[in-house]
Amino acid sequence: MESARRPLVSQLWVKNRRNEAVLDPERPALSWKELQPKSGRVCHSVPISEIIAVETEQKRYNSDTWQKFNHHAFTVHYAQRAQKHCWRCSAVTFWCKDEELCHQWIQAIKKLLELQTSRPKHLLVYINPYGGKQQGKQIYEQKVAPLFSLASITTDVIVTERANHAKDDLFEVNLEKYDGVISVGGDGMFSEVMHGLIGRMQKDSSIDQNNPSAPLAPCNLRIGIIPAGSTDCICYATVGINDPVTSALHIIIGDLQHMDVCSVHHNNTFLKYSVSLLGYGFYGDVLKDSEKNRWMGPTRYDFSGFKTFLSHHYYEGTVSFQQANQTLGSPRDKSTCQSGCYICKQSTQEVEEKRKRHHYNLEETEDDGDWKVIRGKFMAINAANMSCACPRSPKGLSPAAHLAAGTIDLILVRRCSRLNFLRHLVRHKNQDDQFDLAFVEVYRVKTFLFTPKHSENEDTDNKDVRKKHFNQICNGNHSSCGCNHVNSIWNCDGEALDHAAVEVRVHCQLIKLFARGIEEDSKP
Ligand SMILES: CCCCCCCCCCCCC/C=C/[C@@H](O)[C@H](COP(=O)(O)O)NC(=O)CCCCC
Ligand SMILES: Nc1ncnc2c1ncn2[C@@H]1O[C@H](COP(=O)(O)OP(=O)(O)O)[C@@H](O)[C@H]1O
Ligand SMILES: [Ca+2]
Repeated sequence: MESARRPLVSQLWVKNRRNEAVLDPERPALSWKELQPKSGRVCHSVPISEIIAVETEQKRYNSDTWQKFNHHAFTVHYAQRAQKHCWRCSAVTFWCKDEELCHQWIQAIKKLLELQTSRPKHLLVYINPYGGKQQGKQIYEQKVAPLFSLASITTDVIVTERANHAKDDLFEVNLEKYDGVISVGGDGMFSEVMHGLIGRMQKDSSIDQNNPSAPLAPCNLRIGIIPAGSTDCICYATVGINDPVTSALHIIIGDLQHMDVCSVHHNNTFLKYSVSLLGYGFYGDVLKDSEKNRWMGPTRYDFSGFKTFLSHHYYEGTVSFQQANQTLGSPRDKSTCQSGCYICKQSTQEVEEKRKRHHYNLEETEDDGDWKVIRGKFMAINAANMSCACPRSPKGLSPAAHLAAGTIDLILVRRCSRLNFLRHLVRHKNQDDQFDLAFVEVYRVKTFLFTPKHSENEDTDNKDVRKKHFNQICNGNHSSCGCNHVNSIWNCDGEALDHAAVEVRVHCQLIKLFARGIEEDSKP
């Protein structure tokens, strides 16, 4: 027992250079350094938690050297930080003449890997072959499957044949045999997997999803995202990059990131869950237009974004919300949510206590605060459940939003000139503060309601009549035009909602991801 805790120290060869290799179960890490370095002494160190696999090096090289000296070797594959947030699978091969020593090293590393209990062994994978640039299947087969197999992870892979295939399947499948579910696709595919898992969990716990105030049962299975979509915001905002290999490595090493989920209801009827952006006005209109141009792939958003910007519509309605407690930070904070975020950690404790109280039918002690009501004309109403960082906007719609604090950042962009709206949009791309504008307000909330000024029936009833009598050119106030722009639609993680009047509520840490949040500085 005692010897298992002692470091294993040996002289091993790495690329013709003699090294001292140390496997220290206490740290726990594998490190090696050259014994007679040509230039400065470099010590390499890999935490055991980031080792992907160890393999006996077969005598595949059949080289003279190998034959002559009868060398034995093993290779350690590990996750290495490449550029910012980007991880790669690196390998180092250690050589020695003693077969027994080589075997001892392999066994010692394998033993330490077995102690990494958060790693998945068996995964259920859904691939959307239709999202993004329609490369989901190739991305999975070429970049991800070989890494899973190297890490001895077994998989059941389903290539979806229609929209909602993954969601429906998750209601039927035996989930007990899996350690996680992987979504290969964009935010829409993730949303399907999430709806399947959350819906299944509520069904198994007899919780009615139509009740907006029902405390939802959390999902224990982690979800992994292999980005192969058009925006990939959920992946980008939880990992720091939309790179399939980086995501695969986070899955293999068994990372964990809790995440809040918003429920969206209309008249006590459940519509959808949202984890990234719930956007009415600008982002709703972009979505509506972009769906017509799916053949363009991800570029459809730029095309529709430009068209929507030119059309410059505003929408009237009332937003009511309850602000979150100040201990949960502010959307104007300069600091952002990062790996190990203390605000999210504080919420982990609170949510556990809340679930316990609910389990024992104890009374709720939470003070929900006053409702604030804002009536107005809006270019956009955006509810960001996370920063919504993505390649189009690397800091996101709400840079200081948290992944797991149980809050949503509600951004109200009031009617303004085209130039001002452009100033606001451009600030999503540069370092300037997109909220520091007179027509933009931002609140950190737990729940909100939106009621459009015009009844939803008005849109559908009058559309055909108006189209018949007036031409298509719209001057922006819609009183006489034939365009159907009295109300916008909600963009819910890239999917359209059927109703404009909604009740939105955040459910703290309802799901878990194979991710770790944004690392402060992950450059080597
Ligand atoms: C003149 C410069 C203007 C630049 C404006 C850029 C603003 C970009 C903000 C992007 C926010 C994205 C929020 C993410 C939403 C996604 O969940 C959703 C679906 O993703 P996917 O299924 O992977 O396609 N994506 C969108 O709704 C796209 C919005 C793009 C708007 C231009
Ligand atoms: N096999 C399929 N055929 C058509 N649509 C699908 C299929 N599988 C999933 N979908 C749907 O495709 C839509 C877009 O997927 P998504 O992964 O978000 O790609 P993108 O990022 O390009 O929008 C989602 O609404 C999802 O439900
Ligand atoms: Ca989508």
